[in-house]
Amino acid sequence: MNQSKEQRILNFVLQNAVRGDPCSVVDTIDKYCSQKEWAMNVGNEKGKILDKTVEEVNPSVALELGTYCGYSAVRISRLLKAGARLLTVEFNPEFAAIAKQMIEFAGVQDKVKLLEGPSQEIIPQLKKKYEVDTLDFVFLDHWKDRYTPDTILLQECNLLRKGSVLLADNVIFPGAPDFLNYVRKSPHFQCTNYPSHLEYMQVEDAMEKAVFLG
Ligand SMILES: C[C@H](C[C@H]1O[C@@H](n2cnc3c(N)ncnc32)[C@H](O)[C@@H]1O)NC(=O)c1cc(-c2ccc(F)cc2)cc(O)c1O
Ligand SMILES: [Mg+2]
Repeated sequence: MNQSKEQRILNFVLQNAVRGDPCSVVDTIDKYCSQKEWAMNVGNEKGKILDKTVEEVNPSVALELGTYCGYSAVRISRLLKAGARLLTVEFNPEFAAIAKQMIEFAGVQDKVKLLEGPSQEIIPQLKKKYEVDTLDFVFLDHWKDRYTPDTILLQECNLLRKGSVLLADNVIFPGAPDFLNYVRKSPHFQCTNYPSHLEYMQVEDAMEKAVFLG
């Protein structure tokens, strides 16, 4: 059976990146996806916005929705302080299996917990099953029409505290218009837009930061 694109990306990393070096894993995925096959990683341009936000927040507990191959899980976890952790949620089993290997090769498996399943089922389990009190940082990068319902669900589950930071990818392309509308109109969020480009392309995209005000 011929390989999937995600398997080809992982193999390229296993053969060309430095084991235990998260930066080399990130750079190697970007090299493959810019030169050989496009893939929906957040990429290096928006990745720098993600880095800056993670460094600003310096989260103890971070959540990512939409792991895909693990590119942003590796990117985020390389910046986490000792003892901090990233929970990342992926419902496609093939992608989850690839991401698990990517995370282990990068050597960040002690900081990252990959939760396999749909975000709408996992979010309500975070407090009891995964011993989360509140989330300091949330990276939304899953189905774009899940951004709003899951933001509401995070509030309903009391997982946000004053100052919790949400960062959403793709708010321009493929687009998350209802999410932009929701957070920008809500008195509970302070929003900032970061214009950028779609990963590996010259198409306009942007990230939106939404700080929960309590
Ligand atoms: C949605 C995907 C990312 C991953 O999210 C998992 N997922 C989904 N819904 C859930 C859930 N409810 N719970 C858990 N996991 C979940 C999935 O299986 C993918 O692995 N991301 C995108 O589709 C995406 C697409 C584009 C894109 C850009 C130009 C084009 F012409 C076409 C597509 C760019 C991007 O930057 C993306 O991020
Ligand atoms: Mg994305």
